[in-house]
Amino acid sequence: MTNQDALKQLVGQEAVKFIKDGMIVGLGTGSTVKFMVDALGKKVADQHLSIVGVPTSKRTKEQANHLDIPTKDLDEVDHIDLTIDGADQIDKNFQGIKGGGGAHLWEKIVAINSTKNIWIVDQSKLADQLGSFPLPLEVIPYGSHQLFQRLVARGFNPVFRMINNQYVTTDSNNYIIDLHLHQIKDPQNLALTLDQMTGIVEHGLFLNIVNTVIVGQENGPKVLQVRP
Ligand SMILES: O=C[C@H](O)[C@H](O)[C@H](O)COP(=O)(O)O
Repeated sequence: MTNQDALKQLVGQEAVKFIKDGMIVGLGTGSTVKFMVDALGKKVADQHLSIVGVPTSKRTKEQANHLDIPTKDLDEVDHIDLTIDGADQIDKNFQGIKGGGGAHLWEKIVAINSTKNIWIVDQSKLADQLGSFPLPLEVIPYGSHQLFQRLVARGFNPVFRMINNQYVTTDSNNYIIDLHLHQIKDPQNLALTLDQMTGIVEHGLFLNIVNTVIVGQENGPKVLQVRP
């Protein structure tokens, strides 16, 4: 296991300490969350916990089911106590970029329906300012090349996300366009602009969402309380 993976595993294990018997828990997506779901599967089995997971992607649902963690879809629950998710970049004001794995649409819907949100990251994800990580947009395939040109015209440096010359598609069968912005001086203003562009289903700016960040560091996980 790489050193970075070891840090991800430690934050994943730390995060499941926040999960108590009876909770409905949003399960994020990504390589860090994968370690958390592994730890949760073990906790559920060892402590005979009665919890329900609400997965934010098909791959997380598959992993949870494989580990015998009961899951429900978002519309089958009446609340979510806590969601634990990863992040691609977090700035000094605890605003985040998500969607490096293309899951930010479902993740954001689950996050805004959760009483509390915890992000688990290794220390490489912390930055003064957002933007060195490309900002993902989930876009409707229909007319996406026209949208792309509008993004070019705004100087947003868009790139369709492709693998082996094929468009990457999300769990909702949409495309991803990554904006190579390098720096985002005003995340709120950019979010408003993107919210208003027809064809963008959701962008990866997660603003004023996280309550607690758990950072994996060499000397152990650090828990940062951001907002109540
Ligand atoms: O779309 C993916 C999600 O937003 C992930 O939470 C994010 O990309 C972080 O993933 P990882 O833990 O693999 O760096």
